[in-house]
Amino acid sequence: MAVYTHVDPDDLAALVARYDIGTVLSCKGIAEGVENSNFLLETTADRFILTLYEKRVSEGDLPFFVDLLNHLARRGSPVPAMIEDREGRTIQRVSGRAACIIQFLPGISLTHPSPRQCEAAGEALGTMHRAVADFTGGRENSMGHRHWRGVAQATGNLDAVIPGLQAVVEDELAYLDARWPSELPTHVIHADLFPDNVLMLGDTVTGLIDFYFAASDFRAYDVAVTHASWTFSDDGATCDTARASALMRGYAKAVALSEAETAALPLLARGASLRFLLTRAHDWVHTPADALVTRKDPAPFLNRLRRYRAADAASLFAA
Ligand SMILES: Nc1ncnc2c1ncn2[C@@H]1O[C@H](COP(=O)(O)OP(=O)(O)O)[C@@H](O)[C@H]1O
Ligand SMILES: N[C@@H](CCOP(=O)(O)O)C(=O)O
Repeated sequence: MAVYTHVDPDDLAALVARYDIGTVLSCKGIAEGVENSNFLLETTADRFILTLYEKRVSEGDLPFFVDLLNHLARRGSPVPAMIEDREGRTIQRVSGRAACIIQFLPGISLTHPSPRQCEAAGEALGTMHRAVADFTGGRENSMGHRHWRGVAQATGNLDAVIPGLQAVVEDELAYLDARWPSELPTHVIHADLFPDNVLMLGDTVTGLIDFYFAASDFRAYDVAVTHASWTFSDDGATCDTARASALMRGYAKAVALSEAETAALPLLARGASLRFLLTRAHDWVHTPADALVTRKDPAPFLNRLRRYRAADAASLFAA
């Protein structure tokens, strides 16, 4: 359960009183997620998500996320609205944290998506990329390639997380530093479109959520993150090629990647695997003992990294 910060009932009532959303009926911590504190807030009017922003989200970036979600909603993307209070404010302070009340979207996060659901997710990613292409805002990717070494250093002894990890990470950082592209098509990307950030009913995408890593980066890197998170076995050792080709087919319905982007996908997927391996390793060591959160296992992303390093990795991206 991701609840790092608790909300006093009186503070909650005072917060909700600033909005035209009725009065509080209940507010329960949400089991999923690791980054922020999330609550399912039920009022006499409707249900909402209350998010208190924690560790990796800077308060100064929140206006960017609000603008991005407004832009995507105007373009018809299924993203949640940040609810405005009576004075037009979306960003509040609760229990010493920046906080927002967010529209609740229907749908379920999948744990084992079918090829058809991967295709729908790929198409939703591509459609979102088309919608964001004329968004004028931008944000440096604070979890992008240039920051991975810092995450590794801040973790401490990587070998204490997985024996031998230090050497693998140093080797991979050197490899990626020498080859990371500089010229691929770039716009704001989601950068964390894991299955738990896509809500679905059957084979239909009903919501894209959790844009708090959204930043300016290669659109093909977003494809690589989505590929890495949607198409592997739980242990990360095996890529399901039916799911992978369905994902790529779905994306291609909306966006045609260039030859250079397609050629870069195995490298970008190595980077994506390293990014989540490192942040998970960091959180494995540094998550506060009293936080109500289930830490995510870094090992499946080491296995993905190994798979993307293999000589035939390009074949995993065939549509
Ligand atoms: N707008 C929303 N509508 C419905 N459920 C949501 C919404 N936002 C978040 N959730 C639920 O809360 C969970 C955690 O949210 P998420 O933003 O992924 O948290 P974190 O940023 O901490 O990882 C999601 O997996 C989903 O179940
Ligand atoms: N998706 C990342 C961690 C970020 O958590 P999320 O719940 O916000 O997606 C991972 O799985 O490591």
